[in-house]
Amino acid sequence: MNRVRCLVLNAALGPLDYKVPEGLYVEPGSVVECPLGPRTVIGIVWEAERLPGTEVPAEKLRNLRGLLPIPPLSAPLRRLIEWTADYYVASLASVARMALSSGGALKGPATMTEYRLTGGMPERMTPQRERAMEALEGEQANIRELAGIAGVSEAVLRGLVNQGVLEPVEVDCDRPYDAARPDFAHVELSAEQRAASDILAEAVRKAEFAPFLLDGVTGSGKTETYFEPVAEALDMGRQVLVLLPEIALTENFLHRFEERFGASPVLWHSSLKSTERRRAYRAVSNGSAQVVVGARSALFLPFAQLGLIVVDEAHETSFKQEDGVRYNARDVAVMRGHFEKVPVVLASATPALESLQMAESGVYTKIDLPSRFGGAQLPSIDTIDLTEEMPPQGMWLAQRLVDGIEERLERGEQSLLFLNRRGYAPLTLCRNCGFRYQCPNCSAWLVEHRFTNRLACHHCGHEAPAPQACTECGEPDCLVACGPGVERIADEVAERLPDARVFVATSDTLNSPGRAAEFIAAVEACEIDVIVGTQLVTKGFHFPELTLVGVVDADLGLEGGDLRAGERTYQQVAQVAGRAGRGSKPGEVLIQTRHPEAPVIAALAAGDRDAFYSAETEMRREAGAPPFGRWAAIIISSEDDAEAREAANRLGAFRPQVAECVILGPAPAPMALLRGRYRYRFLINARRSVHLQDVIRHWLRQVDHPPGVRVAVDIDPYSFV
Ligand SMILES: Nc1ncnc2c1ncn2[C@@H]1O[C@H](COP(=O)(O)OP(=O)(O)OP(=O)(O)O)[C@@H](O)[C@H]1O
Ligand SMILES: [Zn+2]
Repeated sequence: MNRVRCLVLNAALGPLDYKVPEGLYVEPGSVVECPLGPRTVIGIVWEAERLPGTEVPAEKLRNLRGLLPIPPLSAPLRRLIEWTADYYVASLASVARMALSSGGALKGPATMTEYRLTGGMPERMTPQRERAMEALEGEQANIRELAGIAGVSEAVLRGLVNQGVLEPVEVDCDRPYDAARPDFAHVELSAEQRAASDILAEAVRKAEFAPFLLDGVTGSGKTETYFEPVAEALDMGRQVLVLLPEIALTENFLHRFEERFGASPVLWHSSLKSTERRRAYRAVSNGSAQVVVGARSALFLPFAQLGLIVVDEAHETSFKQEDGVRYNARDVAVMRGHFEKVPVVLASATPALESLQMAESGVYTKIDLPSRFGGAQLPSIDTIDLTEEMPPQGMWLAQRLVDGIEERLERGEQSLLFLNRRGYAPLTLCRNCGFRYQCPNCSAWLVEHRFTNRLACHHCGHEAPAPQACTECGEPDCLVACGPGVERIADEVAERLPDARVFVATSDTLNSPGRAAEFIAAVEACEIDVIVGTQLVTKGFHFPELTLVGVVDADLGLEGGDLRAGERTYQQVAQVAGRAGRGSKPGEVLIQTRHPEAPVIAALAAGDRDAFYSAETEMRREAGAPPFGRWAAIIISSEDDAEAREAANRLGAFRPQVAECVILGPAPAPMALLRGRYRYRFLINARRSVHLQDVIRHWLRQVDHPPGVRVAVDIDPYSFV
C-alpha cells in the first residue's frame, strides 16, 4: 500500500493521509513535504495505528511532494514526542516541531553565505554605519544575525555590502567537528569517585535504561565522575547528551571537557547562529556529533546512536520550560533514556525532592559522593540575625559580614555576596506624590538599572530611561530607590571598603560565553576581590581563593510562599555556600536573615540536609503536593481583560466533578497582566490515582474560545505566577 499517515507541523490540523508517488521511498519517521491546499507543509510519516485519523478514500489522496534530506526520526524519538504531548497536554505538532528545530538542516545545499568586515571604509560614514562597523568587529554571520548583533536594520548592512565594507564568505555548513578522544587525558579519581564512575560506566556498557541520581556534595567532582561513563560511551561509538541549566555555565564545562577529551563538545542552545545550528543538528542526526552539551531544547535532537544522558545540576528550575510546551527537561530526559534504552544520570548536590523520592522508592539508583575532592572541607555556616545585628541606616550588610570581607581582602582572598535580584533597586517611587513605577505590560514594578541608567521590566523586557523628575507630578529629584539589588550592594561594598575590586555578576554582565570566560579568568587571576551575584553564580564555579560567601537576604525566596519556596531557598543557599573553601583554605558562610529560627534557615546553619528534606517531605505529603499528589495550572489569557475573564468563567462553568481532584479558580493570576495579556488561572490538585491529563483534556475540549484567547496547561508547574 502506498498510502502513509503524516503528522503535519500545524497544531490546528489532525493527522493527514497522503499517497507516496512512484520512486519515493518513505518509512515511519521520514520527514516529508506535504501539499496542503496551495501550500506545502512539513510532515513526519507516522505509524498509522498510533495516530488515529479519518480514512480518506484512496482516489482523494494527494501525492507527497518530496522527502527532506535528513535521516528519519527514530522510533524512540517518535515515542518521546508522543509521550511528551500526552503528558504535558500539548499537541503532537508542537512537540514534533521541537524535534525539527533547525529549519536550515532540513534543506539541501550544504553551503551558506555569511558576511564579515573587510577592513574597507564606506564612501560616506553615517552614525548607523559607524555603529555597525564597530559592533561587527570579529563577527561572521548572515545579514539578519549581523543586524541583530549590531542593532541596525538589514538595509544598513546591505548598503555596507554594496560598498565592499562587508564581504560574503561561503561556509560549508557540514564541516566535521574535532573528534573527542576517550583516552586523551588520564584522570586519577578518588576511591569514592571511582566506585561511582564504575557503576555508571557499567550501565553504559549494558546499554539498558537505568536512571541514576548522582548525589554529591558541592566540590565532590561530579563532573570528573560522569566523564568516565562519557568516555565509555565514546569508546562504544555512541553519542552522549549533557544538559546544563544555563549557558553561562558551559564555559567552565567546555574547558574541563577539552582537558579531558582533547576537543570541544558540540554546543546546542537557543542563541546559536543558524549555520551552527544546522551543522550541529545534522551532525547529531548522522551520528558524527559525539557529545552534545546543551540547554533543555537539546533533549529533542534526533540522535542517531545515543548511549548516555547526563543532566547536570538536575535540581535547577530552569530545566522547566515556561512557555510553548511546558515540559520539565529533567523528567523528559528520563523518559528519553527509557525509550532509547540508555542510562540517565541526574547529578546534583541538592537534588529535587521529587528525585530523592524516586531514589527512595527504588526507581532511581542513588550514588553518593559524600566528601569534597582533594580533602577540601565543607564550609562552616553561621547566621546573622538582622533584627539584632542591624546594618547601618540605608545599608544592607551587617558589620560582621563587612568585617569578614575586609579580613579576606587583607589576606588576598575572595568573597562572594549572593542576592537574587538584578539591577540597583526593585522599586522606584516618588517621594512627593507616591507614584510607583510600574511596567505598562505586566503586573510588576520596574527595576532600576544604574549601569545603564534605565528602568526595566524583568518579565517582558520593557525599558525606559530613568527619569530625572517624577513623570506623574513633575517634581525634580524626588525619586527614591527602594530595596537592594546587586548593583546597590556592589555600591555599598565600594563605599565601605574602598580598596575592594568589586564585580557584579548577573545575566546582564555575563550575557555571552566570551564575557563569562573573561569573568572566570579575572577571578582566577585574583583581579576581583568581591563578586556580587545572582543565582547565576550559585553553581558550577570553582574558585579556590574564594573563602567567604555572604547571603544578603536569605528570606527573600521564602516570601510569596509558593509550593517550592522552602526547597528552592535551601538549594540556592546550599549551592552558593558550596562555592566557599573549595581549595586548600577553609570556607565560611554567613547567612543574613530576619528569621534564623525558620526550619530552612536552621537546617542550613546546622548543615543538616536530611532534617530539611524529611521535614519538607512530610509537609508535602500532608498537603498532597508533589511528589505525593499532583498539581496542574490552566492559564487563560487575552489582551482584553473582559474577554479573558469571560473565557475563564465559561470554562469554570464546565469544571469536571472528579473524586480526589480539587479545582480552584478561576481567579486573576498573581501576575494578572503579563507581556500585555490579562491572565486568569485555575489550579488543580489531585491524588496520584487520578488521571489528571485526561481530566484536563476532556474539560478543555468542551469549550471553544474566541481567537484572542489562549489556554495554557502547565502540568507539574514550577512557577505559580
Ligand atoms: N579526580 C579528580 N582529579 C583532579 N581534579 C578533580 C578530580 N575530581 C574533581 N576535581 C576538581 O575538583 C573541583 C571540584 O569538582 P567539580 O566542580 O566537578 O565538583 P562538583 O561536584 O560539580 O561541585 P558543584 O556541585 O559544587 O559544582 C574541580 O576543579 C575539579 O576539576
Ligand atoms: Zn513588563
